[in-house]
Amino acid sequence: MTRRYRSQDWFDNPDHIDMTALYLERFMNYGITPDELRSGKPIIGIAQSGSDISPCNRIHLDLAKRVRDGIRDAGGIPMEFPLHPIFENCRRPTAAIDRNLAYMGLVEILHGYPIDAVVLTTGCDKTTPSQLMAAATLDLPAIVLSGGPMLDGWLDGELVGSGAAIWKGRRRLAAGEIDNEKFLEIAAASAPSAGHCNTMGTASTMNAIAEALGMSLTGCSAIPAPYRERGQMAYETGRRIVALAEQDVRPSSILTREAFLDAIVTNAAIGGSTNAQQHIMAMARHAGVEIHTEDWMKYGHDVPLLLNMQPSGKYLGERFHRAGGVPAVMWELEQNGLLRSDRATVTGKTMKENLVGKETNDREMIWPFAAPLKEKAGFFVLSGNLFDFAIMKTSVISDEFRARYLSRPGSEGVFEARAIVFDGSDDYHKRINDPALDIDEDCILVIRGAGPIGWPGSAEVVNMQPPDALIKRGVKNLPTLGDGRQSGTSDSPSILNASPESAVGGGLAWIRTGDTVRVDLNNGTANMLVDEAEIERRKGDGIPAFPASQTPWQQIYRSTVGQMQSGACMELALEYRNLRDVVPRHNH
Ligand SMILES: CC[C@@](C)(O)[C@@H](O)C(=O)O
Repeated sequence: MTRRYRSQDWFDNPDHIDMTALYLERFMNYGITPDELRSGKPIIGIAQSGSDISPCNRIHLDLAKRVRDGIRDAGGIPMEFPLHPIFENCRRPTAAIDRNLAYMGLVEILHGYPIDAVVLTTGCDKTTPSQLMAAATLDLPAIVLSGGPMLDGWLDGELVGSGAAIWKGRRRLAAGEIDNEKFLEIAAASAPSAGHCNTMGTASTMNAIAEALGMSLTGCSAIPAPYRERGQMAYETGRRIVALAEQDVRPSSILTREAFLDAIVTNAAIGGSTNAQQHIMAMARHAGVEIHTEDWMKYGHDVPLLLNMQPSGKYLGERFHRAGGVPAVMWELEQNGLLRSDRATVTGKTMKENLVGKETNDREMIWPFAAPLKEKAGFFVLSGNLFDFAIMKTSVISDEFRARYLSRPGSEGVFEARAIVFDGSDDYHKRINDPALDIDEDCILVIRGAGPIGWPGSAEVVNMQPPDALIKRGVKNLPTLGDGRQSGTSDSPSILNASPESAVGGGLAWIRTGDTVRVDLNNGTANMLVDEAEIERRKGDGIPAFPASQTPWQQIYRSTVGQMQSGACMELALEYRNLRDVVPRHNH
């Protein structure tokens, strides 16, 4: 099918030959000919997320070559361009602040340059939602190419998974079981190759979600970065995007409410990251789809855990891929009627068709729906006088934690704990081992000033480790609560993403150390047992202090961001939709 592409407004515009000359000439300096650009073929952007400071996505520098081959072979013209880097482990004060920046940058590129369709190169956590949010804003044909996880990490005959090994190593360090050198050795062993986290952390979660939404080719997300299939997937993705451009398959035909509900279901079945909550919300809102707070309980909570992958289970990414990856998990859900799979995907087939024959042959890795690893493994949504909304990842609640806090005879699903309140993580690190706090098993660690505005950006700090003395006594986890996030690789059953955050006067601003917090999973509530009059009195103390902005973007981010409950979006950006139809003015 031959159609007129938006890039032809630049390169083949008889009404503006003066401008066409200007647009064409500089592409020649790296060897593209005017004939190519004026051939009527689609210009396919490759949004390059890899760089030396985005090591999780660095594989895309190589994969892009195969994407280009695919695009050329299918009759398109590739144009690769860089994205704002995002590197979760290393970016201070938090990579979260860059999701909306990378989003905004990609929107500007896709809107302002002659690009007809785009390959989104995803990997590290926020590199996936930021690009899908932008594709939704443009509604330009788009396809996701995941970079893939690292190979499995091994040390001393045991699997060591990204992130999970760090949190466990920290606890062993605190207990005096290992020294600093061993800790670093564990960290190195967990990262044996190119790729993103080999656990079901936020990176693997978000790539799985992109696939569940129908935005990548079938089986794309779980292929480890160094495997040959990864390069082959890059080639096929390049070929496929040309067809999507030719047929004008827009993200809006794929990113429907049904697709997002399937993403919520799939996220529960894989034991996905709590960060998925805000990213799914953000992608849905940019796609103009309504996902409600209640949808997480209604569609997600009852879904069983099927995937035996860290941090909810035992294994890592290579085995997940060999077991069939995301399609094998979705097959199980499909067979049991949990999906709305009669919906379009980038393959050109429905999700239902994509899943045909995808049953796993590894039942140790992907458990049957009828006999799952855990029942009711989706996020639990809570509210009360501490916040309107927060979630708890039930798939990581250990038997030990359940027995201590949630299965007390006579008060099943309910616990009360004495709050120890920290204002940000510096305060936590400074005081957690202070004997004067007298922290014991009956305490809940509370952190505030860690949300989108307070931090700024919302940091992965809620999975606070108990004091060293408690860890030495064998207490691995205390209940924790906060207006920040936590690593998708953490096994902490925290109450997190609390909205509204303390910095905007949410209930967490008024809690004090020593207050009793009551969590009731039967009713979905979390409250401080402090009477209204006392809360009113405390409001006179003002909102707890949080750090000033250190850069211009931090200030802009703070003035535009919403709360995590609604995806921590740049709110004003939601007014802009279908930008690919809004052709920008000429520039000279
Ligand atoms: C340190 C980076 C991680 C592992 O926390 C993050 O990527 C996640 O999985 O949430």
